[in-house]
Amino acid sequence: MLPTIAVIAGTRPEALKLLPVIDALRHGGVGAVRLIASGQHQTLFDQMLPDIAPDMELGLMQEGDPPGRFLARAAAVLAEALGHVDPALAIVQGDTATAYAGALAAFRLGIPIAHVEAGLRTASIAEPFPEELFRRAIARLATLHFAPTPRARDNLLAEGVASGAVHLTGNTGIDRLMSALEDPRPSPAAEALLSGIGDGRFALTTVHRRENRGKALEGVARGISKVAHAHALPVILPLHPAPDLQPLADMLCGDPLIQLSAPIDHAAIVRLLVRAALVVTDSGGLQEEAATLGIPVVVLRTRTERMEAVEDGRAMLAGSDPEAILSAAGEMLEKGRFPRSTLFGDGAAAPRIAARIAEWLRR
Ligand SMILES: CC(=O)N[C@H]1[C@@H](OP(=O)(O)OP(=O)(O)OC[C@H]2O[C@@H](n3ccc(=O)[nH]c3=O)[C@H](O)[C@@H]2O)O[C@H](CO)[C@@H](O)[C@@H]1O
Repeated sequence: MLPTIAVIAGTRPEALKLLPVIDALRHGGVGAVRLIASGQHQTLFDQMLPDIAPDMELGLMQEGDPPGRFLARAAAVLAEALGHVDPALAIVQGDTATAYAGALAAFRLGIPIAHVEAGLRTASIAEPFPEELFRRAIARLATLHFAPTPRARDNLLAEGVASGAVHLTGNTGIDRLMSALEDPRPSPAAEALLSGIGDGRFALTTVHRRENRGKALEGVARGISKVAHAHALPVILPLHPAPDLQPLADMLCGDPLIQLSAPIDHAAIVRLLVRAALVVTDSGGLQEEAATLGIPVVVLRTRTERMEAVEDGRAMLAGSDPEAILSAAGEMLEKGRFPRSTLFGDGAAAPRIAARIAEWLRR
């Protein structure tokens, strides 16, 4: 009888980055995988997993939830769900409320935790809030730590995590990127967005982070518009459905150089990425994907846990100030394309994680 392994996820990036792990565990016969979906970002989550259905859909996010309410609800309900599944191991990814609530619930039940994308840090526990707090807290609770980069591994060792518990694997998001690059199927969503561009240059932009909402959003919108008009550079911007990001669409919808779209599937994003002259984003995953493909990146943040790309010169921090965004974009467009990199992984992270988990289960 195979041991049961619970995988807990709730957002688009978790779905995207955990699918390769689920596939590797299932194909390797490592365990009976049970996917527990929290419902943190239901629509975006479903868009990332068209081919697999969660074993449990908890639907925990409720309209108008004040900050922190989801976390409290998720920690309690995930404990019940895990009690029901009774796994030998619980896997969480990254730094979301679902990941932290899942780790808390597992820890309370004495279920060992594996943390995928462990060790990402900024120098400040308040930035990004609450993700930095979540990933530091998960590191205190986890038994297996899968670090995507040497810097992430070193962060964990510096925090006193036992070296035997830290495994350098690469980021599973790059596994997903590599398989998307090899997928020959056409992407109607990408074709539609590219039809207005022809074979000209464009910038791919996404904005979703908490620190860019409210007052900062106006600076981000003005910065994006300045970049488009200063460089006659069309911008493709797949929107994030969060209601407090709607002002971004309101501010940019009349701009002839800016194409707004609903969130698009990952295959479409990758088709656009490989063609883009520039990426302007506050997304962690897009920083990793663009850096892997050698696309210059302007990061709409003042701190990033993906400093490997910044130190390599292929990404620049600009925050939400319009002039800083404009000048960073000018510098990065000047640099042009970089050679591809394996800064964030080589595309084989998930098999490494599955092998380590298999070993640990046999211990
Ligand atoms: C703190 C931070 O900076 N962000 C965190 C956030 O992810 P992150 O910031 O990456 O969240 P996003 O919503 O940007 O998801 C990124 C992924 O979604 C894809 N995409 C994006 C737009 C779109 O329309 N369609 C689409 O498929 C991108 O290709 C990328 O792979 O949660 C992740 C999971 O814990 C963490 O790894 C990140 O650290």
